[in-house]
Amino acid sequence: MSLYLGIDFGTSGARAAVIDKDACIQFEGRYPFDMLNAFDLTNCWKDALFNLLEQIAEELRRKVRAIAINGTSSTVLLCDSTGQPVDTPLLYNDGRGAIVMEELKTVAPPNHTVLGATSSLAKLLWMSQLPSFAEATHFLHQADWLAFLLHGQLGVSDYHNALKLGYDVEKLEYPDWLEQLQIKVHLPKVLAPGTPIAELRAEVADGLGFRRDCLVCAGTTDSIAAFLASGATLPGEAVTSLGSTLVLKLLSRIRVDDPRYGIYSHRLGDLWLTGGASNTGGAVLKQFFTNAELESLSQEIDGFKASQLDYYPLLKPGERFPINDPNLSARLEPRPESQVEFLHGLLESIARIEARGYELLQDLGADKLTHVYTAGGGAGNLVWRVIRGRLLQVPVECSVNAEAAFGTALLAMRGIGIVSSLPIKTAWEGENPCASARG
Ligand SMILES: Nc1ncnc2c1ncn2[C@@H]1O[C@H](COP(=O)(O)OP(=O)(O)OP(=O)(O)O)[C@@H](O)[C@H]1O
Ligand SMILES: O=C(CO)[C@H](O)[C@H](O)CO
Repeated sequence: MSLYLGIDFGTSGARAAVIDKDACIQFEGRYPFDMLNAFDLTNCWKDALFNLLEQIAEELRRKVRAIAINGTSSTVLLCDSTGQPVDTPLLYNDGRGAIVMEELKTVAPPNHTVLGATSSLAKLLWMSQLPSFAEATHFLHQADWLAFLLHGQLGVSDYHNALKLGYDVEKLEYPDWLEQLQIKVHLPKVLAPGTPIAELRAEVADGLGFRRDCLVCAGTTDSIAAFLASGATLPGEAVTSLGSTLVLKLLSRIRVDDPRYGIYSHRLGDLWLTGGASNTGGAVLKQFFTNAELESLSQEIDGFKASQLDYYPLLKPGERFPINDPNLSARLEPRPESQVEFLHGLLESIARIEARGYELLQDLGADKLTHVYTAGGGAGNLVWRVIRGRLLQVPVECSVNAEAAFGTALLAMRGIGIVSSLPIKTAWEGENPCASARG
C-alpha cells in the first residue's frame, strides 16, 4: 500500500494527515502551537514538523511515497545560504509593510495584489531595511522553508504561496517590474503546487524510517488546502474557512483582483480561486468565550432572527478584506448584558462581513455564488450556519473534509500522478469511498 502525507501549518497549530490512494485517512496528528515560543518561531516550526513525523506509526512511515506542506499565506522569512533563518519571520497578518507602500506603488502595476501592507513583497521590502538583511541570501515562505528541511533544496516555492510576492501566475514567471526593485536576495524558484521537488534528505529518511525515494512536493497555502479538502469542484462553489481568521475562496472562471478590497485570485488549473482573507473570525470569539461557551450559548440563539448589533470584530486594528485598511479599528460596542445577545451580534456581524466579501467578488466579475462549504473551528456551529445561510441566500454546509492537512495530502498524491494532476476538479463525493464517513 502506498500512502501520501499532508502537513498543515495553520495559525493555531500544525496537523498531519496520511491518506491512501482512495483518499481514506490512515492517520491524523496534531501539534498545537500553545507552547510556541514567539521569539524562536522557526525552531518551534521545526519541532512541530519533526514531532508530527514522529507521531506517524513506523509501519505507515515506510509506505509514504509523497509529502506536501502548506503554510499560512504570506508568512515569510529570510535565510542564509545554508537555510538558517537570519531573523524572526513575519507572520501572515503583519502589517509593518505599510511603510513601503509608496515605494511599491512606483514599480508595481496599479491594483496589483502586492499593493497591500501584508503582501509578501511589502514584507520583503520592509525586511530589506533591517541590519539582518546583509546576512540573507534567500527569501522564502513558511511552507518553502519547512519543505526545505525535508528535501534540502534551498529556494523552491509554489505558485500559490508566491502570488502575494508578485509572481505572475498566468505567465508563470516573475514580472519585469519586480527586477526594478533590485532585491539583493534570491527569490524562490516557483513550481506548480504538488510538483515533486526532490526525495527526502537521506538523513531524514533513514533517521525516521521513511523510504529514501519518498518525494517531497511543492506545497500550497493553508486556506487553499482547506479548499482542496472541501468537496467544492464547480465554478460558483465556495469555501469559507472559519478558523482564527475568516477566509473566502470562490471558484470562478473569471479572475478578479482588487487590492482596494484585499481581493486576489489564485490559479487552480484553468480556473481561479477568487477571494480574500479577513482578520475577523474565531480568534475574536475566543477572546470572549471558551469553546464550550460558544457551543452552549449558540444553542440559545434564534439564528432565523437578525441581530441588530453591528460590530466589526477584530483583535487589533487593521483589516485586509473586504476592507483593506491597515488601521481599521475594531467595533465591539454596544455590549449587551446578555452573553447570548452579545454572541448573536458577533456571529451575525462576522456573517455580514462574509456576505459582503462574496457580494464584492461577484460584483467584480466572479461566478455567481451557488454553494458555500465551511471549514475551520466555526464550521460545526449549526446556528451560525443558519445565520450565514440567511445572509448568503445559498446552501451553507460543512466541507466534506475540513482539514487542510487532508487537502495537502491530496495535493501530494496528485503531484506524483496518482488519480490526476492539477487542476483539481474531481467530484469527491462521487469518487471518494471515504467521503461519507468523514461527515
Ligand atoms: N462552536 C463554535 N462556534 C464558533 N466558533 C468556534 C466554535 N468552536 C470553536 N470556534 C472557533 O474556532 C477557532 C478555531 O478554529 P480552527 O481550529 O480552524 O483555528 P485556526 O486557528 O484557524 O486553525 P489553523 O491552525 O488551522 O489555522 C477558534 O478561534 C474558536 O473561537
Ligand atoms: O491570508 C490568508 C489566506 O490568504 C489566511 O488568513 C492566513 O493564511 C491564515 O489562515
